[in-house]
Amino acid sequence: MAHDSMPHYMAELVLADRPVLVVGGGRVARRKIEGLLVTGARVTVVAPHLDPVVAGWAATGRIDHWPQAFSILLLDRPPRPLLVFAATDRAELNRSIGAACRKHGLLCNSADDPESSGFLVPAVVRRGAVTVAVGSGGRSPALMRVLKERIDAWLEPGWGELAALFGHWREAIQARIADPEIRQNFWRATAVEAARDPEGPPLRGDAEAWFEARVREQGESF
Ligand SMILES: C[C@@]1(CC(=O)O)C2=NC(=C\c3[nH]c(c(CCC(=O)O)c3CC(=O)O)Cc3[nH]c(c(CC(=O)O)c3CCC(=O)O)/C=C3\N/C(=C\2)[C@@H](CCC(=O)O)[C@]3(C)CC(=O)O)/[C@H]1CCC(=O)O
Ligand SMILES: NC(=O)c1ccc[n+]([C@@H]2O[C@H](COP(=O)([O-])OP(=O)(O)OC[C@H]3O[C@@H](n4cnc5c(N)ncnc54)[C@H](O)[C@@H]3O)[C@@H](O)[C@H]2O)c1
Repeated sequence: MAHDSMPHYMAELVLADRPVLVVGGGRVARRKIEGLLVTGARVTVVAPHLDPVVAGWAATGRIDHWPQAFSILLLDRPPRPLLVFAATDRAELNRSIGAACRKHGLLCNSADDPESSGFLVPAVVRRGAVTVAVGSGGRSPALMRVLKERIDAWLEPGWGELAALFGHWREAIQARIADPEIRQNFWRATAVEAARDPEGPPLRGDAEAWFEARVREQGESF
């Protein structure tokens, strides 16, 4: 069975303080590193030459730089990476990095070879802690960029704040509504209510009163 006929598993990786190795330091590596830096990942770049922006990150200590050609031995050099990006301009090298990672049990993203990649990078839109990610299974990054821009133009800014507010209330609601099923119904109904206007009452008004009213209303209908 061809791998690319299988759907991919979308996940939110927690990369803070986790070592990530990026092989190649050009334009494409720069975009991947940009996405990694916001997560707090510990990025090491191995490449003989760096894009000027990547060189700036190395100079200021935001990333580590090993100024050399890739060698398989580097996969075992501390800090041993959790993930690897193969983003050199040499297709054969990217492929052999992918194969070595597979042997090492490491997930590798290959910038020019979706078929052999262990994971693909989606196009991402963020509103605070809320992330919308789109991927085409490697079929068309250009199309994913356009789709991302469309979502970005459409998605209300309030979603991030709303998620923060709901997150803040989780513990209190857990204490107030002991029954897990009733609690789940509460959160579902409350989310539907809030989503009617993501810039609306819970953010503009008194959030505490709003949640209290929801608990009362929902309590009656349970
Ligand atoms: C989403 C995004 C995330 C990111 O990289 O940050 C991303 N590529 C982006 C942009 C983009 N990349 C390319 C173009 C030029 C137009 C075009 O070729 O279509 C544009 C558009 C542009 O720049 O406008 C060229 C390209 N990309 C890949 C190949 C190799 C191949 O497909 O064989 C080639 C051909 C190179 C050549 O021909 O020389 C491969 C991959 N690119 C992926 C992700 C993965 C699949 C995601 C999916 O579709 O599921 C995958 C498989 C591996 C990976 O990199 O993870 C980012 C969105 C930008 C944004 O967010 O604004
Ligand atoms: N995935 C994507 O989104 C995407 C988009 C466009 C292009 N690409 C592909 O990505 C690849 C990289 O493109 P680019 O524009 O960043 O290239 P680039 O020329 O800007 O950078 C290439 C980098 O690879 C490094 N390199 C070369 N040989 C090396 C070695 N032996 N060991 C370690 N590093 C080495 C160079 O020093 C340089 O830093 C190309 O194959 C291109 O087809 C992917």
